[in-house]
Amino acid sequence: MSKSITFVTGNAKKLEELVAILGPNFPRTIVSKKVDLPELQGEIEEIAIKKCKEAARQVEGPVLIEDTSLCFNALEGLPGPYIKWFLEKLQPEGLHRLLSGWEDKSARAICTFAYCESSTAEPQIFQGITEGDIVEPRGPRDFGWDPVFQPKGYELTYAQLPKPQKNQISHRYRALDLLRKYFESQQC
Ligand SMILES: O=P(O)(O)OP(=O)(O)OP(=O)(O)OC[C@H]1O[C@@H](n2cnc3c(O)ncnc32)[C@H](O)[C@@H]1O
Ligand SMILES: [Mg+2]
Repeated sequence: MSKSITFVTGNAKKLEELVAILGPNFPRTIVSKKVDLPELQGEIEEIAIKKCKEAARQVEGPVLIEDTSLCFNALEGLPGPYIKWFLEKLQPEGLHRLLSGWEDKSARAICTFAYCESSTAEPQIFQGITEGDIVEPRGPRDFGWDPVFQPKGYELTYAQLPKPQKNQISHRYRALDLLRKYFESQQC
């Protein structure tokens, strides 16, 4: 049996995508733990590192956390890591409206995983970015800001794309691809 890794998240949709993206051949067993970790303010990597250290303090063993940002280029990267609170207050419509005064509707979805072998180890970071545009909401509303994010080169929003297709191009997929390569290289 491989040593398991605890993915600490309060977000069931993140877990669902991680399981679908990593598939059955990932070299380590992933178990999940639902904890709402405190997220201190700061730059994206800094938030992930602090979140991971707190997770490692709470869980005795290897931990994985993830933090997602949605950065509007016209707004110099805001809301960025604070997207959760913007979405909660403004809803997808309001996110689109935020950019009404700007011609530039482009945005970057950034997924940052941090992994810590133990509470004394330094977290390792795996980051994935997908470029897109913020559009009027279209599609199902079962996951966050998916209805307003249209990846570059596509006519459909993340919410409208079939799940397997989102999972082939998403910020989360790109980050997990780096994580997978890291663990595969650790095996030999
Ligand atoms: O417990 P954690 O893992 O922190 O889960 P969370 O829901 O608090 O997530 P974040 O702190 O990373 O905040 C990111 C926000 O963006 C949303 N989100 C994350 N990934 C997304 C994706 O792929 N598509 C749409 N919305 C997403 C998520 O629902 C939050 O509202
Ligand atoms: Mg969170």
